[in-house]
Amino acid sequence: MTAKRIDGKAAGLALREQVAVAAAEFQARTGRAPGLATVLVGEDPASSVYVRSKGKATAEAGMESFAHHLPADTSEEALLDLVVLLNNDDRVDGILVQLPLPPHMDSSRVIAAIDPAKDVDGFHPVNAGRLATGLDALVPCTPLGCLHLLKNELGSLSGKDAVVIGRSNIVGKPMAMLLIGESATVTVAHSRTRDLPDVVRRADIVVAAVGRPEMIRGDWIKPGAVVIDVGINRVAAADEGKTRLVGDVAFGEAAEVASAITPVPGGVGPMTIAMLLRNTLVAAHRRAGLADPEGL
Ligand SMILES: NC(=O)C1=CN([C@@H]2O[C@H](COP(=O)(O)OP(=O)(O)OC[C@H]3O[C@@H](n4cnc5c(N)ncnc54)[C@H](OP(=O)(O)O)[C@@H]3O)[C@@H](O)[C@H]2O)C=CC1
Ligand SMILES: Nc1nc(=O)c2c([nH]1)NC[C@@H]1CN(c3ccc(C(=O)N[C@@H](CCC(=O)O)C(=O)O)cc3)C=[N+]21
Repeated sequence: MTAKRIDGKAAGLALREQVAVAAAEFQARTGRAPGLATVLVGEDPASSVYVRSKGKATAEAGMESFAHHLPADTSEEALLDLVVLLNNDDRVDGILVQLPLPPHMDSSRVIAAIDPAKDVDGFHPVNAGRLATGLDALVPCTPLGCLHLLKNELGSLSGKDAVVIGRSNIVGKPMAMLLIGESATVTVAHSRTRDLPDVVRRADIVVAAVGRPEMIRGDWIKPGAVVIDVGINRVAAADEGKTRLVGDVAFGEAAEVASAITPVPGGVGPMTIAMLLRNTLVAAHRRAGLADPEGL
């Protein structure tokens, strides 16, 4: 391996410590801690793990956590009622409705019901539009975490060739918007892209958000490129009956060619949680009429 392993766990912890300091200052000024409400519908095991770790990280940052768990057969109307209740609760600065929702629910309707000022996932069309037009927005946590790691690594991204693989509203599209904002030259690839390996070979920066285990091979990577692997894929481990997490990039191969690369786990995932706390802190400041916390 020649590439530097980008330590997202350490970067996430450092960010969480900064958020904790600023959250304590917010509490001293306003008399209350920033608050994050999470809503989990159903029993998906992976979702339950994520929501629990978000609750723990929230408390560790000195923020208030309001965890709501609804049964899988909850009606969409009942979920929308809860969202309205959280919109109107002054202790709640951030609302996160864990995705995916059960199939009988329309997630875009639910997202649209969240007060954009409390939309710490940055999924509401108002926030997506604000990001796309260069206004102050709440920006999706995962792309924001990727950008933080890229800037740590490269400083300026101006003029770099960036390829984002994936065009979801949650990762690929907002990632592309952020990279455009940093003056990178951005290509967005997806399942209809012709000759993906060749497209990726042009990139100084590769962000992979596909959801296909180890799809991106080492010989697709331009020597010296920085590779950010968003993929979280659970696959069978060598040990019978056990599973392990892998990214969308064949890590071992790519690490022979890249200058720096994020591992899975320990790369983008921990940054997502840190950015969720950061967004909650920012939302709290804006809702309280305070200037954005500095350096976050
Ligand atoms: N680390 C973290 O914090 C997070 C990790 N993730 C992970 O990131 C990955 C992507 O998530 P998400 O964006 O929500 O996924 P989606 O399934 O919504 O989007 C996947 C994208 O990949 C594209 N794609 C699928 N197959 C190919 C292919 N063969 N070649 C090129 N492009 C392809 C799809 O193209 P098309 O649009 O044409 O269908 C689509 O745009 C998942 O592994 C997910 O678990 C997600 C969120 C947070
Ligand atoms: N409304 C909503 N917002 C989200 O941000 C959201 C969501 N729904 N649904 C699911 C995806 C996925 N996601 C992850 C967060 C952290 C890790 C993470 O911390 N991963 C650890 C490993 C965790 C493990 O071991 O399972 C790591 O990569 O090191 C992963 C994935 C947020 N998502």
